[in-house]
Amino acid sequence: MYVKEVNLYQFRNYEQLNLSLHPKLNIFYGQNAQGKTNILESLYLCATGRSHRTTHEKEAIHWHKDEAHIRLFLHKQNRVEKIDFHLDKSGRKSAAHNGIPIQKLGELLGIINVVIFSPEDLQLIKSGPKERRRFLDIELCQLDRIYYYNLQQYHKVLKQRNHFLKQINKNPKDMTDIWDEQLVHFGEKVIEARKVFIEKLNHLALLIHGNITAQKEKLLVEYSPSVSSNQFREKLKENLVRDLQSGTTSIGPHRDDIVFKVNGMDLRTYGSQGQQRSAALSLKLAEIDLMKQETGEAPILLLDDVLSELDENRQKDLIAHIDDIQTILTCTGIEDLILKQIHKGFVYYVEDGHIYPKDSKML
Ligand SMILES: Nc1ncnc2c1ncn2[C@@H]1O[C@H](COP(=O)(O)OP(=O)(O)OP(=O)(O)O)[C@@H](O)[C@H]1O
Repeated sequence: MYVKEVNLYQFRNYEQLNLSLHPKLNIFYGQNAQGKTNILESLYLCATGRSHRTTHEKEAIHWHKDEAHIRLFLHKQNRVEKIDFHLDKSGRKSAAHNGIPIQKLGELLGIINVVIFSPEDLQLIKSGPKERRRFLDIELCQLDRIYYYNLQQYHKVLKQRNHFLKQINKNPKDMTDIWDEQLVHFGEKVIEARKVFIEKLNHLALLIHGNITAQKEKLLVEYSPSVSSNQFREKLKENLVRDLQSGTTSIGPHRDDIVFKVNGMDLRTYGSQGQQRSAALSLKLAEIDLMKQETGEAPILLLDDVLSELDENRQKDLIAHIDDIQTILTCTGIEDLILKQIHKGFVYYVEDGHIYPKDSKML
């Protein structure tokens, strides 16, 4: 699978753009704040229905305009498919697949699979549990629409439960029973899906990490659920008094985490910065492999200014791993390693919302 063409209309700093992409490597380079990440964002939006950088997608409409449009032509299993994504000023998002409107944005998931890798991902191990849950959910939602549905429902019920917990003048017992039943119903499914997913990811990450550390480090990626699925109902009841005092639900998948260990040592507490970054890289590469394994197709890789954050060996590990998948890469300068890859793809120079194809000889 690869994206053949991207058309943008009034999206971020692009008034109008028609761009052809190479099936393998596409490099967008230029100074800061010129519109490189905006290209990645448009692809991410079409894949997931969301932006990777804001929860208010209407911000992506070109200033002073009322709407934005993204159109992608996708080469998938020897067919060309089309995705249209539309944003309007009221915040409404809509999409169509091959010209047929999509009823719920969740139906976009799985048409194109993307893996995004930005400098923040390298901080995944030392950042907070929220970022690690986000990492987990982005991939799982793309792979499994049922998971996406269960997660959405879980968060909806959680919000309602928390709202009622704050209504202390009402009878809490009766109120929470209604929400607890549904919370457990969706929460159990979320926990089970995360457990299976992390087991698979762990298996792949272990192999990759062994290779990039010359077999010196054994990486373990472990699910750390806030509560196990078979104890969820009981623990909710046990914690009710505490939840009423705090006005919030203290346990459940919204408090889950992932633990990383190297040779048995907790990487978050004891790992060096270099070890943490290498583990984050292994995890991302495992994510790509897992997508291939689960869908039978390679995902599209969006690399947002990440090469400059890696040392030369890690850059090589990354480049070697992405040899056969479509990659859209942004960078501020063309480094040696990238120059060597140019024969495999297109290079574009980005300046102030305009894109100029560059011949490698002109660089
Ligand atoms: N809604 C919008 N309308 C018009 N321009 C916008 C809008 N949102 C952002 N921009 C402009 O887009 C540019 C930023 O683009 P982008 O984030 O893609 O930068 P970049 O080239 O990736 O830079 P960096 O290397 O710093 O990450 C800025 O000039 C910003 O003013």
